[in-house]
Amino acid sequence: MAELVFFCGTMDCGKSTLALQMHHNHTARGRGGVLFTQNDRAGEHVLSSRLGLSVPAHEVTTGTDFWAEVVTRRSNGERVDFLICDEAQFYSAEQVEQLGAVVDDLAVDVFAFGITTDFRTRLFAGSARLLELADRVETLQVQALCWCGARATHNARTEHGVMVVEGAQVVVGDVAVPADEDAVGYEVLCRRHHRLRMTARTSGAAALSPQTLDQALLAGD
Ligand SMILES: Nc1ncnc2c1ncn2[C@@H]1O[C@H](COP(=O)(O)OP(=O)(O)O)[C@@H](O)[C@H]1O
Ligand SMILES: Cc1cn([C@H]2C[C@H](O)[C@@H](COP(=O)(O)O)O2)c(=O)[nH]c1=O
Repeated sequence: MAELVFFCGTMDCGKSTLALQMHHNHTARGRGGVLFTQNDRAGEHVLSSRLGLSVPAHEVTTGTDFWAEVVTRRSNGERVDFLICDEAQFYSAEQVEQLGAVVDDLAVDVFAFGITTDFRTRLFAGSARLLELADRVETLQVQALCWCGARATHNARTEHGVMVVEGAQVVVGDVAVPADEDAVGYEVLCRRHHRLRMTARTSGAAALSPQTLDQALLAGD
């Protein structure tokens, strides 16, 4: 039975790496797969992992129809057994519904990867529909960590290292943007520090020695 699986987690927890690994493993066993992504940090038509691997991928746009994508490929003699769908939080609810139909009616496995919530802790449209429709939701095992050492569960948007709560939902960016750069950055935080809007920079953690940080962790600060 084909499946719609949603692999989710915070930014920087290894989703794109896993997407590339799954593509590699399934392809190595002779299955035909198609890679899709949208708004990858490395640019259009590419799926990139922070571990250094980048591969060409089909860019999802508002006009993408996944049903038509699979049917057209198969009509042209291409083997399509599975789809890898990275940055799936950016897909529309309708596109996620198409992915469900591709699984049910065309027996294609769909492996979708994405963050669930935005910098204001609200679900993205694509992620909301995936949570509603997926056969399985898998939270990535590799945990990104908050500056305090706790498991990071939320994505903060930063400007010069300071958390911001106003702005467009979609702004492509990366974690670990140096505080002296003007670019919008992101930082993963535990819920408590997201709620308190306390980033590594505003907490002063960036300046703490490892020993002091260990003591702060034990004290629950
Ligand atoms: N230099 C490095 N050495 C080892 N692992 C790294 C390195 N840089 C990044 N990583 C790993 O890559 C993960 C980010 O992978 P990536 O697939 O780009 O994340 P995501 O798609 O979830 O944003 C990090 O959590 C970390 O485990
Ligand atoms: C929280 C948040 C993130 N984004 C963007 C930033 C990145 O370009 C991607 C996430 O990519 P990753 O591979 O998971 O690191 O999403 C955004 O546009 N809006 C947000 O609120």
